[in-house]
Amino acid sequence: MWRRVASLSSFLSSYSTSFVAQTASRLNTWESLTTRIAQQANGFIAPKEKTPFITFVLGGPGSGKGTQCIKIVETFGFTHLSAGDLLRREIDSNSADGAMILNKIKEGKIVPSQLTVKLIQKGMESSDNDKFLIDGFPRTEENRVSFEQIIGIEPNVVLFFDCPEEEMVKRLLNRNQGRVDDNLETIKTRLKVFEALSLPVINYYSQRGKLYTIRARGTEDEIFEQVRPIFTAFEACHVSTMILSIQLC
Ligand SMILES: Nc1ncnc2c1ncn2[C@@H]1O[C@H](COP(=O)(O)OP(=O)(O)OP(=O)(O)O)[C@@H](O)[C@H]1O
Ligand SMILES: Nc1ccn([C@@H]2O[C@H](COP(=O)(O)O)[C@@H](O)[C@H]2O)c(=O)n1
Ligand SMILES: [Mg+2]
Repeated sequence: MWRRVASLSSFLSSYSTSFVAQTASRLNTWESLTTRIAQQANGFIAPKEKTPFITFVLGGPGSGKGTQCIKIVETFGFTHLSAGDLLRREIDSNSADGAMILNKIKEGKIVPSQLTVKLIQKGMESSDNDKFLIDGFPRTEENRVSFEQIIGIEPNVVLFFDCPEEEMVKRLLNRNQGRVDDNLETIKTRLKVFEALSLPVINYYSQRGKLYTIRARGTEDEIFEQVRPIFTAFEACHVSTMILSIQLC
């Protein structure tokens, strides 16, 4: 379960603007942090629940989000929750919302946020991990706000796979996974939805200094080499914090 007693990484994750600023902030707040660790160790402060490390993975249809998520999972041990996969599973399970979800996906439109967020929440709660890649979400401002209201946590990192439209279309038409939305008509709608509804969310996170833009053209491995340093840096920060915590005990 991700709702566990706090470790140091949980309250570190709440000091955030851009990654550089985050790192600097973490170093600058060392002193108050160490005081707090010492207090916690002495039982002065009741430990708070552990906040998971959340990465939102955004990008247009076919930009390679799912492909890169597999690599991030293999290398950094995240749990991958793809909003699209969760919705497709809901259709396959013959749930009451299945028909409505299928229609939305066929049309390339967005499913009501509450439903998607509840599926993500279930995925998080049934995992032992505390590091999540939430792929294809938030697709709209409504998605974003709904996540904040229901889950009550902000992402630590937002990845944006920035890929030219013609490349995305080519990839989708060659995907061959039998998806009902991999046809030219639906792809056109999905691209419009991306531009009108998803780009504002990407801009929102850019303004908050959380966005990491990846140039999503080239081989899968070349693209992953842009992703790797982002998580390596977070990992290094986490390890040094743990060392400090051990030294204080
Ligand atoms: N760098 C790449 N070069 C060429 N093809 C790629 C690359 N990355 C992914 N692909 C292929 O492009 C297709 C779409 O990739 P993927 O499913 O990862 O995209 P996505 O962003 O998750 O799309 P969607 O939003 O539709 O779920 C897949 O067939 C995948 O194998
Ligand atoms: N936040 C989301 C994510 C997805 N959908 C619907 O699922 C379709 C497929 O999503 P992929 O991420 O697998 O491409 C998408 O076109 C939407 O219809 C959604 O509604 N909300
Ligand atoms: Mg995908």
